[in-house]
Amino acid sequence: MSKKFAVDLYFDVISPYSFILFEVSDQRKSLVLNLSNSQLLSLHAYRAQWPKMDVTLKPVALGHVMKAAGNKPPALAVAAKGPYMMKDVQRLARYFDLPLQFREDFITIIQTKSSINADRLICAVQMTQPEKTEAVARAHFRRFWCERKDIFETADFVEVLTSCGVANPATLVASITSEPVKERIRQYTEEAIDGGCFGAPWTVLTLEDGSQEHFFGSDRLHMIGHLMGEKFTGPVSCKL
Ligand SMILES: N[C@@H](CCC(=O)N[C@@H](CS)C(=O)NCC(=O)O)C(=O)O
Repeated sequence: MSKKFAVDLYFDVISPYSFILFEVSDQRKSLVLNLSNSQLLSLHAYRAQWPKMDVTLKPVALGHVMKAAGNKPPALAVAAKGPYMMKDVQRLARYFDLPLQFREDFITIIQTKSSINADRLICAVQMTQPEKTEAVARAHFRRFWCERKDIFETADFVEVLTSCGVANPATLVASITSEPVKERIRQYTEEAIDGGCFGAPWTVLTLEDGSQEHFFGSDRLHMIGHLMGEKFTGPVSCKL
């Protein structure tokens, strides 16, 4: 069957809701939990359930997106949003059976560190070993959001790439400051901003007639399915 619906998923690995959308789409707990990084499963279970959907991963620099949109990370903009977001993300993770553990130092991290090199590394992999893109994105998300480990330094990146069986990890890590790689993330980030993006995850669905629908958040999969003539059936089991 030919793919009919292009779905561009703009995300930043520092965004917990991006992690949820990235994985939610794979509701099969056993696959999510037991998947080895070298295995490629389709981006999401919904990619298997909705075979006409063609997903492209597009890492962006969320800080640049927010700046361009005049936005701020919710927890920094409104004090009450921090604790709410922490509870909300953990509740969603339980609902979708994701082994997410919110880092207590998350606010400090977003104030002092940048995930742009991790996002650039995913771009570098996409440009050279595209079949590894999903595994490397997943490994970054899991390292930060499940294992509470950092994703900021060369040593972190080498570990991630090695765990995914990526060839030439040192060369790839060195390439993240190269112009072509920087240009790729710039292009994705500008594309998202031009489409009205102000946060992450941001999903752009291109319909059969070429028109586009834009979605903010991890909580719009039911609408994305609806517009493709498909049904979102939620997680297999709900633990709430
Ligand atoms: N309701 C959305 C919230 C998503 C969200 O808060 N994303 C953060 C990044 S992790 C963001 O970019 N927020 C911008 C905003 O709320 O304006 C969901 O469930 O996914």
